[in-house]
Amino acid sequence: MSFFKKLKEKISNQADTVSEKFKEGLMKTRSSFSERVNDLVARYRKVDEDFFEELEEILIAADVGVSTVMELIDELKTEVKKRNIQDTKEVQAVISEKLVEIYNGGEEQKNTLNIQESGLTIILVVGVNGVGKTTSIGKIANKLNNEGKSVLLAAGDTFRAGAIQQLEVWGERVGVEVIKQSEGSDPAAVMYDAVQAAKSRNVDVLLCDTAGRLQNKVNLMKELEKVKRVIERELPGAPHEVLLVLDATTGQNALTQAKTFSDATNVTGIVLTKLDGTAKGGIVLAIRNELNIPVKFVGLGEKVDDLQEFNAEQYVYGLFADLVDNNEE
Ligand SMILES: Nc1nc2c(ncn2[C@@H]2O[C@H](COP(=O)(O)OP(=O)(O)OP(=O)(O)O)[C@@H](O)[C@H]2O)c(=O)[nH]1
Repeated sequence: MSFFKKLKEKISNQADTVSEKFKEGLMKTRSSFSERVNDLVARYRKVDEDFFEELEEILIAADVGVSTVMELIDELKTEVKKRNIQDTKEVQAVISEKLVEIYNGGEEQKNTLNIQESGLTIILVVGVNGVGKTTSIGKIANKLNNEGKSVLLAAGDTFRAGAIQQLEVWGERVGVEVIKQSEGSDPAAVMYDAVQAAKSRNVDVLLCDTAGRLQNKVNLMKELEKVKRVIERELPGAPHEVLLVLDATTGQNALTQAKTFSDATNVTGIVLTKLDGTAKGGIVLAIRNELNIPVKFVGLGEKVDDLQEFNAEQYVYGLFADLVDNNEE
């Protein structure tokens, strides 16, 4: 069975609406990256060095990241030799196959949130201002709520003017309460209050917003450490997740941010927003391969249900939807 057919079967286990979201959300990347690949395949009849060189350029332009591209090209060359592939069209399926493999790293990644089977789960959400942190918290709260979990939000960004109100707007929209103090107060004190409130109300998940100041790494580390310390003290084993929100439209800059935050705290998952707003959706692979942190959610639009759990097969489907849909062999 062809790889595309297998892929189609695999994604058909999930709702069609999920595939549609990935297809729509990755439209920009598909129409630049994937069309360039299609064009390349059409121009070259034989798989030779020039073909790989051009493919390398296309991948780098899609923000896949230089070292990931090198690895991918090497693997493609080996595979092409092994399977004795001459026709460039066949390479397209191998490229897709390798993209899924690179993401999954040989085994399927656990992209779901680490929610405790019983008792309170605390999720700390970090990231610089403007990346879509508040929006993502609102969307995750809504998703958990829809799954029947009780959720509480902690307004830990006491630094940015308007951040508390913005979180409250989301809280109202999705029917979730927000624990807050006044602007400028100590974020660790807000966290203390929030953990107490979550415990006494038997809440399932506490989602904590944090300030996203990055000008000074030492301050960022200190603040995150303090917030984490309070959470850990009030609930041993917590936080159960530290989600880093990155804006896909910032490209390689997002990678730099990820490195800084990883140095400051133990990031357990990435929320990659605004994937729909970039033609360089290859950044997903760079993040996965260069940082080895799973992308747990991707933002595929502004609507509340546009934040989707990341899935490598759905992602590759989004990249090559036309080919996958039209491949009936
Ligand atoms: N197209 C698109 N827009 C998004 C996505 N996620 C967030 N946005 C938009 O990005 C903008 C910024 O999001 P906010 O949530 O306000 O940013 P923020 O990170 O909370 O800002 P801080 O609170 O300063 O950290 C908003 O207009 C969101 O609607 C996404 O996945 N796709």
